Amino acid sequence: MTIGTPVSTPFTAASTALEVVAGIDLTGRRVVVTGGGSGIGVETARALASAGADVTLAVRKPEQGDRAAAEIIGTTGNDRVTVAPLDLADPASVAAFVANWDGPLHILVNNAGMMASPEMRTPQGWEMQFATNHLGHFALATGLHPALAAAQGARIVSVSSAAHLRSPVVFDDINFERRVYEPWAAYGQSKTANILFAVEASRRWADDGILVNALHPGAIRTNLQRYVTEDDLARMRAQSGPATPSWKTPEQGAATSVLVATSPLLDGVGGRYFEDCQQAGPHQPGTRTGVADYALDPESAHRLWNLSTQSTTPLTS
Ligand SMILES: NC(=O)c1ccc[n+]([C@@H]2O[C@H](COP(=O)([O-])OP(=O)(O)OC[C@H]3O[C@@H](n4cnc5c(N)ncnc54)[C@H](O)[C@@H]3O)[C@@H](O)[C@H]2O)c1
Repeated sequence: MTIGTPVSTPFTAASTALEVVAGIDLTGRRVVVTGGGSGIGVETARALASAGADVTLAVRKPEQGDRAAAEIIGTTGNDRVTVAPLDLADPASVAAFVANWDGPLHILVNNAGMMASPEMRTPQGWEMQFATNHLGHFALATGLHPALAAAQGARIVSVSSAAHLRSPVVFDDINFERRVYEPWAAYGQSKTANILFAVEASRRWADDGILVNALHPGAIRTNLQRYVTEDDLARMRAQSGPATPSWKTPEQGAATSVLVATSPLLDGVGGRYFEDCQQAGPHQPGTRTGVADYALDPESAHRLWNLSTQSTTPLTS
């Protein structure tokens, strides 16, 4: 299922975030990048800062964020790069971030994520990757909704993954209480949730002028892979062919996020999934590209939204 006329851009898998943002002026625009202290997040923040935006790095590790901010300021000459604490797995931390935000927010990049973490549950009992990658970002975006609406023309970038192809959202067992815990299925489920969020938020918030799209950044060597074992790689080879993807640099990995955050080619476009700087087509079996039908399904998107609202009511009320 593809929604609307596919968007086509002049950029490719090899394009960098700085190439994508060239010629775009973000002066006066306020941006939040979650996980902006490392990996793709740093390069996303750097490109947006280089275009003149005021950028907040929302990070779990403040020292890492401070280092990244200083480095971005040094390379871009834009000193309006700041750091704020945010732990997406901790509802109180998300609520505090929202409470401290003042004024409009033009671009929210929901970039932070964890993959195949050995830590299985949050203290609230949620599966850790679903809680971090989806629920935390859901609470953040819904909490910041007034600020996004006030920006008149805001965008939300939902950084998903081709790993969404590993699992739909399993509504009757999100927390792996009735099946053996499989961290990769959990990661896939959380990344499908990132796409379903874009589908439903676009529908709900279109009248507020808020565009929400999801994307796969490509395969980039970052700290994200720290829990990938040789056993995991062997299993992946057995399941779906070569386990070694063609790697992008972090600068290339940030390009699709920056495109979705800023490109005028996406004006009026929401609820879609991009990869390699293009709108993705439907997934074809035997490949690792495209978007699964279940990730764009409006009914699932609606169901996930309701479930997420209930799970975070104390945060967003
Ligand atoms: N690297 C890849 O190959 C790849 C592929 C597909 C999708 N992605 C997605 O790209 C995004 C960025 O990943 P990356 O590759 O830059 O990895 P990374 O590990 O460098 O960055 C992830 C960031 O998320 C932060 N984070 C983790 N848990 C958090 C929490 N509870 N609260 C706040 N922040 C938290 C980390 O501190 C880190 O800064 C992730 O959403 C990931 O799923 C990456």
